[in-house]
Amino acid sequence: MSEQNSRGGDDAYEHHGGFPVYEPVKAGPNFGRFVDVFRRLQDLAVSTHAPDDVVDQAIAQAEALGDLLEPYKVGEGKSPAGFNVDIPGRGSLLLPPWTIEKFDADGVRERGHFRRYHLGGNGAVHGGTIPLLFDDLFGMVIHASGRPIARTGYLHVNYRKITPLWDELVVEGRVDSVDGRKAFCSAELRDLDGTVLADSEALMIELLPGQP
Ligand SMILES: CCCCCCCC(=O)SCCNC(=O)CCNC(=O)[C@H](O)C(C)(C)COP(=O)(O)OP(=O)(O)OC[C@H]1O[C@@H](n2cnc3c(N)ncnc32)[C@H](O)[C@@H]1OP(=O)(O)O
Repeated sequence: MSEQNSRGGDDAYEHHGGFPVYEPVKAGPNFGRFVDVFRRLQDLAVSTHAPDDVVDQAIAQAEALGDLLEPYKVGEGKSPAGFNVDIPGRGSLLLPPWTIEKFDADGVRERGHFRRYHLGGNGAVHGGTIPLLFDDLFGMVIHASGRPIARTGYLHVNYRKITPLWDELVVEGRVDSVDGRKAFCSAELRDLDGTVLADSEALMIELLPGQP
């Protein structure tokens, strides 16, 4: 429950802009495997060239699976997807399968890989996937720094080298400076030799009460 602060405002409300206060939804014991199975299917959907009858069977089975799951649809903030830090990508299929290994006020570090689903061209990761990784990281950097909820005002990415699929990689970011509602952040994506593959700068703007 939120508290009135000394200015007569509402702390939880002010901390969350116009966001509801979500309770993290804990995943059941098999949810990580559930996400893995769908990641495999995403990879296969973009890397197979099956005969028409096999495609027809796949459609029928996928539709049956959709019918099985459809009755359990829930609204935003009610699914374990995206909330479970012990599952790569926090259990969200939108996010690449990366795992948080440092989360504190001076920064956030994650380790993981990109898969066939994330292919751009000629063996390299799709250029749109890398800003996704950085943008999500900066959201966590803000949480870890203890600042109120913020949205990305801008996100600049420098692509320094080709980012490979499947190789284990590390991304690390932090708040560099703060000016009122504005937090200026930076991050680097590196391979295990320490080579910078991409780096990024972002402006994270604290939401005002009621801002979505
Ligand atoms: C759990 C969910 C949250 C996790 C977030 C994860 C990250 C995300 O992906 S968020 C999604 C992508 N981002 C968005 O959709 C944001 C869309 N934009 C907005 O909603 C608004 O622009 C918002 C709320 C960020 C700021 O709007 P508003 O409150 O009107 O701010 P505004 O007064 O224009 O700007 C505030 C300050 O930032 C500066 N600023 C704003 N945008 C920029 C920009 N692109 N470049 C440079 N400066 C900027 C302004 O100049 C101003 O500076 P100053 O205070 O010094 O005058």
